[in-house]
Parts: sequence; C-alpha cells; structure tokens
Amino acid sequence: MTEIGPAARDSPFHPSQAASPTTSLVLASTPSSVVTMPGTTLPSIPHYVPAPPTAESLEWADLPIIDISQAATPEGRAELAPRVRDAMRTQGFLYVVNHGYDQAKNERIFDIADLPFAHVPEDEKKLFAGNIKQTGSYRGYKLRRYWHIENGVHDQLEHYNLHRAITGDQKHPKALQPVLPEIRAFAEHNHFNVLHPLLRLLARGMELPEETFVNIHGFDAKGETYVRFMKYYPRSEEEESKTKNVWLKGHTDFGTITILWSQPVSALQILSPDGKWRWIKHIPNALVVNAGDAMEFLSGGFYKATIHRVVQPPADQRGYTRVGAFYFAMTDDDVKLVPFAESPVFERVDIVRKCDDADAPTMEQWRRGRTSAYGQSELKRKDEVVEEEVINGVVVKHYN
Ligand SMILES: O=C(O)CCC(=O)C(=O)O
Ligand SMILES: [Fe+2]
Repeated sequence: MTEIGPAARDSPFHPSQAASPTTSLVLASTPSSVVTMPGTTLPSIPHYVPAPPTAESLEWADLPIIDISQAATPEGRAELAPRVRDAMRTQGFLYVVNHGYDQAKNERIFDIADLPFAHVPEDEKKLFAGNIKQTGSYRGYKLRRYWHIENGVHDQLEHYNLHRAITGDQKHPKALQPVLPEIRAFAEHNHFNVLHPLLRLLARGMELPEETFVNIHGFDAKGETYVRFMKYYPRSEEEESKTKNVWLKGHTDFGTITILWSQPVSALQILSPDGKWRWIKHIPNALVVNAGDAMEFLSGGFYKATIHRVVQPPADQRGYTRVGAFYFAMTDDDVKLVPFAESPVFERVDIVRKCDDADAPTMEQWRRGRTSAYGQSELKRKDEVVEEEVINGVVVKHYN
C-alpha cells in the first residue's frame, strides 16, 4: 500500500480527474415516469410518490444555501469560499442549489432510488445482500433489522449501495439493469458537478492550492465513494417507544463529504453547536451536504464532522415511507488521513489531531473499521447520551 504524505498529495492532477463528466441529459419537465429528451426515451419505470412536505413548524437548522453554479468563475469561487468555510467550521452542514439537475430529473432519481426496494423480489435482494461486517464494505443491500438501535430494537431501513463505477465488478439486480447508465451519470454528476467544486472551495477556505482535495478524490482511483439509495419504513409503537423515536442513532459520517438529495419527509436532525438537535428542512431539488470524519482528519479539525441522526417524522408525515438518494465521498483508499499541516490557517487556529500522524489510518483502514463495526460492536456507555467505541485506535462517539 502506498502511503501518500502531504508532499505526494500535491502531485500533479491525476489524469482521470481531468476527464469531463458525462453530459447531463436535459429532460423535459413531465411528472410521468417516462421522461424523454429529443431522440431518446428513457426506460419506463414506476413513479415513486413521496409524502407531502410537513405543515408543522419545527425547530429548523439555519444553514447557508450555496449556489454552486457560481463556482464556475474565479470571482464566484472567491465569494463562495468563505461561506462554505464558515458553514463547515461551525454547523458542518450546508445546502447546495443550482447544481444542474432540473425538477424532472430530480424526480427521476427518486423513481430510480425506489426500484431496488419496491421492485426487486425479497429473494433476489438476499442474493445481493452485502457482507458488510465481514468485508467492511457497504456494496449491495443492507437489509432491514441488520443493526441494533436500542433495547433490542433493530433498524427498519434498507440500503442499496453501488460503487460509483456502477458497471464495474459489482453486479446488480434485474430491475436496475435498464437504468444503470442513468445511475452512472448520477454518480458522475455528484462527483464532478458537486463534490469537486465543493472540495475546491474547501481547499481555498484553508488557503491551500485549489486542487489539494480534488487530487485525492479520483473518480477512477481505487476507493469506495458510492451511491446509496435508502428506504425507511414506518415502525411500530413499541419500536418507537423503546428507542425514544430514534430511527438512526447520532453519528458522524466516516468519509470526507456526504451529498444527501433533499426529500420531503422531515426526520434528519443535526446536533447544533449549542448542543440542541435541529431539523433539516426540505428544499426541493437542493442537496444537503456535510463533512465527515475523513475531512475532519485531513483538515486538522478545521472542518467539523457534525453529528446527525434520524428520528420519527412529524405527525402529518407518519405512515409514509422515506426514500433517500446519497453520494458518500471518501478519498482514494491509499490516502493517509493526516492533516494538511502546511495550511496557513494553522498559524491562527490550533491543529487538532485524533492520533499521532504516524498512527493515522488510511482511508481504506478507516472506512473498513467503521463500516464493519457500525451497529454491531458493543458500545461502551460513557453517560446518558454518549456511547463510545474504538476504531483503529481512535475513539468514535455515538449519540442517543
Ligand atoms: O436518511 C437521512 O436523512 C440520513 C442518513 C444518514 O445519516 C446516513 O446514512 O449516514
Ligand atoms: Fe449520516
């Protein structure tokens, strides 16, 4: 395994990253599932009808909205960089809008996202279930009840995770075959039109060369950056009460950047700097973006991996399923997760390390450790709210 230290990470742009993204299809605005563009008809698939947005006024997190189309010009980047920096230093979350998909294309993604759950027979799902604990990789299905939440209650959510290459060595269920090219285009859209522009802004925020983080997030490099579709199912009263309405415990994501495609069922909450849980409000066709552990390591604590959790939705949205679409970004596998200590910001703020640089895990070690342990290992109760586990010598906290 090659260890990539800070010097090597400044190496020239990897050729794979210069590849231009697949041209996005511009789709006519139509609510039906058959979406056409001149000369092309996309495969017909069932339409997923999501719950209407909640009418309740919840305590919403106040997050900045970043118009990513502005990142196309140097002036735009200069304006966005401090806003992205401040959001990732304080809340660890922000919204991205104007990323290039229109509403029809967005709906199509959610129709596709429901296919692996509603349109793949249970027997076939089992054939594609990931061996998560053993392999430390999320590829394939995470079926329901795989994780322990609290008091003997298991989760009621399914994942289907696809390595971003989509048609690489990972095989997919029959129902997904016709839409694999669209999922691949979706992966490239997230990678090149959202992730890379954000990484450039984050590098700028640390006064590092703009390509610093882009260079270690190659689309074609060895690494597990993946697309996830996810479906939550309503739970029983008993499950709700035994878990105090927590569907997915408070956690940080282990990668660098998570891109969550905003959907109408309110359930995601973030732990605000003042220690209060606040709800993430749905913004149509927006992306909710957060930093994970790997970004916190690489930035020496400059950017925060914010704790978030999923809870029972407000009363007017109970009884609905909740389908999600995500892009979980990580660095290339061989990157050692040590801070870019050469950043001039460390002349003004303290660098924070979770362990000595010599002991720091690579991205591959960190993702395997966190993936295998999640929802499986015995957590050590620290106090009423916090439980701890140790991964690769680093303490990971779970919040109730
Ligand atoms: O479903 C959500 O809104 C968030 C899920 C999440 O935090 C995760 O899968 O890491
Ligand atoms: Fe998460």
